[in-house]
Amino acid sequence: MLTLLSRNSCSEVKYTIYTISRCTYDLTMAKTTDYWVEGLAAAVFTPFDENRQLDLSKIEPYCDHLLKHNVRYIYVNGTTGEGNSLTLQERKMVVEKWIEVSKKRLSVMVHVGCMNLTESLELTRHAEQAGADAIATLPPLFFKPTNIDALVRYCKAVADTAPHLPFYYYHLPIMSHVNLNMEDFLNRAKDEIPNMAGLKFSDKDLVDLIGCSFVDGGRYNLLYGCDEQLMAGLVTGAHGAVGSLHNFMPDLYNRMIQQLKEGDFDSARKEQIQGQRLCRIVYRYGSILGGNVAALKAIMSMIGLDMGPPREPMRAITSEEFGKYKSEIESIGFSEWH
Ligand SMILES: CC(=O)N[C@@H]([C@@H](O)[C@H](O)[C@H](O)CO)[C@@H](O)CC(=O)C(=O)O
Repeated sequence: MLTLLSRNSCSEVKYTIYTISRCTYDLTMAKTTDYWVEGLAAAVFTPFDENRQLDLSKIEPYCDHLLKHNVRYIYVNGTTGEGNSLTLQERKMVVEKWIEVSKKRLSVMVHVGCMNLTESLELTRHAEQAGADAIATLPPLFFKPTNIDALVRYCKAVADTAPHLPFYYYHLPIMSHVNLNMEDFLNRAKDEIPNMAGLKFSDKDLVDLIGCSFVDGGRYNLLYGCDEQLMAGLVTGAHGAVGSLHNFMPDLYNRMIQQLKEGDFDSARKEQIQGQRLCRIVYRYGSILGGNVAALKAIMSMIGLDMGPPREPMRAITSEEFGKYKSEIESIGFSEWH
């Protein structure tokens, strides 16, 4: 309990009080429930060479960049990391490399979701052995859970495989097409999944998000994943953010979070609109390239970190497209505010 208090001592008073209440709530769970993400988590890209093969040598400078910009959490092998386009072996190698180079300076959350449970459990065991700090999973993407019971059973099977790791469910209905109510899910999961830590909530349904923030006295850590409206997510109950934009514009989002804490909503809105403007350009190029990750990866080159091309079915941006894309992004002031 003392550790928890000192860890939160720099945070706002409300978080400290909240943590005390979580400790009081269930001391026996301290090992798993004291994991708590506040602020930004970068959903990291997986770097490839020009042949779309892993290029792990790009991870160390990438890690240095995130640390330099005060990012302390990463989310590995998720959507941005093209996790579902990697083999199991590749996913393990990426996780090991991040853990090796970050030397505990970054907290590493690993996405372990696969099309089948057996492989998800293999990645879960691997994440635990490799020294990950937390795991998260998407639902299976072909035979999908069609009701809360099925989703809870599936998540429990994953979470029980690493009972000492905090477990997050990755709610991404726009891509998973599993669109179940998360407040109902948490209310069921609380009795079934002891190491349930929270949600990576990548949906615009803020009615559901605020509901989640009150489940079981507000004990679940909610990480918002729609960078274009992070401000709304934070006001509605999210404690932190997991997103792709936090790779290349963390300064802006960190400023916005600080402004919100100070109650300066006007300034925060002015930061948020920049993220929204950038996303509108990304979506346009993303639709040409077969997916937003292809367009987002290209922005990394603009800050001097080449992540290589995306894997199929996305395609790499051509140099002609890159030139136009870059000047559009520059025209909204990217180099001034990122
Ligand atoms: C659907 C999607 O990829 N969403 C992104 C956002 O960061 C997204 O790129 C951003 O909000 C722009 O739409 C993240 O939530 C994804 C993420 O965190 C991940 O890599 O798993």
